[in-house]
Amino acid sequence: MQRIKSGNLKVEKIVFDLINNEILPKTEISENEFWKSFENIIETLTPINKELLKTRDDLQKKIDNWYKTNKYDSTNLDKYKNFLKEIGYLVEQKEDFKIDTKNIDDEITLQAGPQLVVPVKNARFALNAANARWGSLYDALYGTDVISKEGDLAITKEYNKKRGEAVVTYAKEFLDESITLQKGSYKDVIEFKIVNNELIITLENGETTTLKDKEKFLGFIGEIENLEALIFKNNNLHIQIQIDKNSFIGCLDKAFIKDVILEAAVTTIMDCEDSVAAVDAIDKAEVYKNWFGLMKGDLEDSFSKNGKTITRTLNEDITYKTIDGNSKTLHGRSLLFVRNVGHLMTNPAILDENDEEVFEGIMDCMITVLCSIVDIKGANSKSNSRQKSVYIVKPKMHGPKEVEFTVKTFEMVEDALKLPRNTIKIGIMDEERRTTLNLKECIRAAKSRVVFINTGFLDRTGDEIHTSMFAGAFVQKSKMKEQVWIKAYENSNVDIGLECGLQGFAQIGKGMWAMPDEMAKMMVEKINHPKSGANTAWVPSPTAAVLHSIHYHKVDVFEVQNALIGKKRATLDELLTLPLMKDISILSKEEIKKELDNNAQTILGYVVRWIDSGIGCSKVLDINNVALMEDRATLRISSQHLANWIEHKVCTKDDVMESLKSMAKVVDVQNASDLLYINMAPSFDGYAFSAASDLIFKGISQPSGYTEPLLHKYRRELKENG
Ligand SMILES: CC(=O)SCCNC(=O)CCNC(=O)[C@H](O)C(C)(C)COP(=O)(O)OP(=O)(O)OC[C@H]1O[C@@H](n2cnc3c(N)ncnc32)[C@H](O)[C@@H]1OP(=O)(O)O
Ligand SMILES: O=CC(=O)O
Ligand SMILES: [Mg+2]
Repeated sequence: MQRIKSGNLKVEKIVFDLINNEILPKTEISENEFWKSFENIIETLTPINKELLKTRDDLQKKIDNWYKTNKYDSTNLDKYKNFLKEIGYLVEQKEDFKIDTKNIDDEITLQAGPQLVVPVKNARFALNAANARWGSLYDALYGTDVISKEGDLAITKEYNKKRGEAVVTYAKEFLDESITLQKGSYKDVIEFKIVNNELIITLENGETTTLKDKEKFLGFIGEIENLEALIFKNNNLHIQIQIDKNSFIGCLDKAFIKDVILEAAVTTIMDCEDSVAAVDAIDKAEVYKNWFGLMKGDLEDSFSKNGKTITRTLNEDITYKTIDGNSKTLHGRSLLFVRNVGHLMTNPAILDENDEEVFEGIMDCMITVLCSIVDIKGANSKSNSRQKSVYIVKPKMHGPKEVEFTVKTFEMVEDALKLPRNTIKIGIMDEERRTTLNLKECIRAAKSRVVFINTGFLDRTGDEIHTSMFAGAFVQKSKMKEQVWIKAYENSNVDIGLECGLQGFAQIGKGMWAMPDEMAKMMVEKINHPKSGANTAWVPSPTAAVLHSIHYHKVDVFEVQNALIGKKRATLDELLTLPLMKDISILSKEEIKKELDNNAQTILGYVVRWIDSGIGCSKVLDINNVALMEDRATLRISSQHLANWIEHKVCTKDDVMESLKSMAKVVDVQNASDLLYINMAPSFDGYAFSAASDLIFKGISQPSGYTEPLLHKYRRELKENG
């Protein structure tokens, strides 16, 4: 690879050319200005970034030492709390305040709904995600287990009419509940008409009716004599009933309903972080190019599916007519955030004056914001933010000082790119223990920029284990969600968000549904997110977004929040109650083996695709054959968990190695249909197997228990050595 020298920076050509030849021409910033200011930013911020990482290490050492020399007692936490205060892990909580973020899009301030996450390195998926603002309820129900797949409802090669009927019944019951009729049910409707500026609905028995709440009907697409779609709004989310008597589904329906389209992924996070494997300049260029294409509005990707070549582009906005004859537009795409990486990693795409790799988080910020200028200026065909804001999600920050650092980075980038102050907004991931415990001060540090806080339950669990590695043996992974600290963490995030005035300004979000194929289960469990006062929650796919949006029709989150304001539901003691096993001897040999095998299988299943194929997020079967979404955060949990059990002698290193070897064979078999797949067994000496082993056996010494340093190391070695 060729490096270009720009001032003191040495930039890989692929990134240099992308910026100079493609991105900068869409801005009013010259090459000279850009690279000069970038160099200044790197020079100024690198030492601060290093210092913050040193603080993480110093604190961790002190905590490790405390656990080794003191008995942690969850029934008397005074000594422990004093210690955490003394070392600055717990900071003083100052006076009350409210955030004052401005220029925020309605999707954040007014709408409660699903938030989709997608690896931005994958253009096909990224485009699909951006378009997932609107999704077919019929498709989401037909293709998933929300409708039983048993017996005569099975998904068959040809369209299963019985299954189709069950889908339509489900959808019409949903309509009955959310845009209720004055009389009857959508199941009885035979015709929709607009008469004298009113929606008139004819039922099978000849009676006519309309909506109970007439305000919920907004307008239509098509002509009054030939309605193509009816547009409704419930709890600020739109619903379209599409009508087409000539369509395959429409002609089977009494009222010729072809589909019910739901406003689904109201916002989407384009992820540069944990779902992405980007270890060098080539990878980073791909990531940035896709984000730039999304901001320019012209990203496209061609691929073959079911024997056909498909070219995917961004959807257009939706135009409809109101009943009084005006034309209105609904945004056609999800409002996009971009998740930059955190403060830890560096990347060889750019070297600084000391020939050191620059911090990737700083590079991400400068380049992703540069890519967004075309949107801020409105110089794109399909816009993202109509408020001229750039939405950056910042993961894995440890406490208020690290948030302050992000804000300083944003300020320098705004100055360099000539953007008004506070153009760059921040989504603060509450996913490290030091952030949870000091959340109010973290929000204060970004009070004019915050547009979301969100519980990243997966990383947070990893950090829970790593931080208190030496306190004792942690409970099994499957027991983690029942623990005192998690409930306290989830509740306190919402309470503090409300206390700091996020309602109506920013999202209070909940974590990922990590079982992409278990949609029936999601429909039962994930309604708890809006019920807990969260106005958004993560979903892994467009289908999950459509289904999860139903929850926001059922629950008016803003009402829930109003009832919660002023209530404090979690104490510091609860947050500090570690999920430790009371007595490791109660675990049987079989239970231990099952836990080891399960962890080993998911680690290997994920790592082998990461290292060998550069795939950062995968669906991996667990030991019960449930397909789980695995990314770096779930890997952090599994590897830290095994490291902890070895440390506390729940098992030995040999037990874990035995598990890894036997599970490697299982994973090899699972991947047998992939012609490019390289088996891990029987030699167990490939890059992937070594990475998986290191993640566990060197887990304690990994910074904050993160997996990315080792994943990057092995992936780069593999790339370099072919
Ligand atoms: C802890 C955290 O940080 S969580 C956040 C990070 N995690 C994520 O971002 C998860 C995002 N989800 C994904 O990457 C994927 O859904 C996976 C890896 C879990 C599963 O991927 P696959 O096995 O390929 O899924 P599957 O075969 O069921 O579906 C593929 C189809 O769904 C679409 N799809 C799946 N997930 C997504 C998504 N997140 N966004 C957009 N489209 C998606 C694909 O575009 C594809 O459709 P297409 O053929 O029309 O292009
Ligand atoms: O980033 C999300 C998480 O759960 O971790
Ligand atoms: Mg995370």
